[in-house]
Amino acid sequence: MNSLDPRSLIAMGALMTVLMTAILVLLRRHYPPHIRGLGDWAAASSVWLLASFLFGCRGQLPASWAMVLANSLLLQGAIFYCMGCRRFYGHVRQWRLWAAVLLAETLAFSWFTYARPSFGMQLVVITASMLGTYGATLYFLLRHGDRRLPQHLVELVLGLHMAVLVLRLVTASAGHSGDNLLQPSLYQNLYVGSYVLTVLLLTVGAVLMASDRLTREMEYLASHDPLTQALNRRALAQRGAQELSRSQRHGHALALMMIDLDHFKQVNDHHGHLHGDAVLQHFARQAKAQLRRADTLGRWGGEEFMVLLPETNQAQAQATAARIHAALAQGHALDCQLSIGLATWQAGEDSLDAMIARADAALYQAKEQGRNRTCTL
Ligand SMILES: Nc1nc2c(ncn2[C@@H]2O[C@H](COP(=O)(O)OP(=O)(O)OP(=O)(O)O)[C@@H](O)[C@H]2O)c(=O)[nH]1
Repeated sequence: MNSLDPRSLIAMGALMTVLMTAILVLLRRHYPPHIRGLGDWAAASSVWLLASFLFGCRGQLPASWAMVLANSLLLQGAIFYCMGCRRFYGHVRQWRLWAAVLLAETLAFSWFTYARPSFGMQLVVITASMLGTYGATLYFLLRHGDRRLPQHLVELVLGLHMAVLVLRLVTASAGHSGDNLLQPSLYQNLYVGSYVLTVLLLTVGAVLMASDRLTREMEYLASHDPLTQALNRRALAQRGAQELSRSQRHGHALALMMIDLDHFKQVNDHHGHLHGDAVLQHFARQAKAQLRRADTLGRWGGEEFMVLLPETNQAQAQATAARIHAALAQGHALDCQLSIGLATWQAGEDSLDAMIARADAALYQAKEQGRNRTCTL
């Protein structure tokens, strides 16, 4: 570790950062604009790239201003990264706060470069600023981030790098800071190596976070009805098959409802198609509110919906159906009457298609008996 040249580590990191910056810029161009934060993350990695270049050029450029600028850019990158995370989760960037942090760091670093030159104090200034910025990012992600793998990766990388920064502060105060950043030593190499890996993994984490969000959105669009946000028919059939096989495996009860809005054609004819759409949305909201988390509401087609009620017997399903009827009879302008056909799983050879056929037949009975009721088969 001692024999590693910090300049080579920085050059290696810079090369990887170029690639990651290009990927982030491409994602920004091609991802839907509502996936925010990509611009800030791309800015973070471009600024880190520039900082790496300046660090690597030490000796070729006037040392003092190159170091002041390089360290400011390093902090600016961390600030952009934090802003990217905030934007990604729909929060404001907090420009003023971060501009003040950057200004304070630049002034303090310049002071220990020009007025009272001290490499140890420069190191304390930049390390404490980075620690604060990464700490704020980690705190934000822990409070507002999704509990998903890409976020956990970013949190882990931030946490580990913060540990290295604390170690750096401790070793600096114990007088192990050396004379400059490029002087090979165990502590310097540990810090530089950690910096290179952190920059790379944070950008990888940002790419993963954005693509995970896009994948989830695509999955949602492919499985949900855009009007009512209920599951669509394909996803409903899949969920039904899963629930049925769970019932077959464990012998759990399973109930299935077919719900059809009564005289819906008249709603459209009298009030217009848009009003009809609003009635469908209102129905889906009200019906969902009567269900448990484990239950599933889906749009089977047109004004017909299906509800899957795992671990629910006939009496419990009838009580749920009664609640749905009641929720849509409150006198709201979009309320409607419904007919519900109910079927429960019969242990043995019962299949989803057979249950749907029974629920359909029960629904037909409900319509025949005058609508606005639940029938069971
Ligand atoms: N507004 C709106 N109407 C829809 C939608 N999907 C289907 N419909 C309408 O739903 C109506 C269904 O009419 P019918 O099948 O005759 O059923 P109904 O009038 O509810 O009569 P019953 O079921 O016998 O009580 C049709 O007029 C469809 O155009 C939709 O997404 N939005």
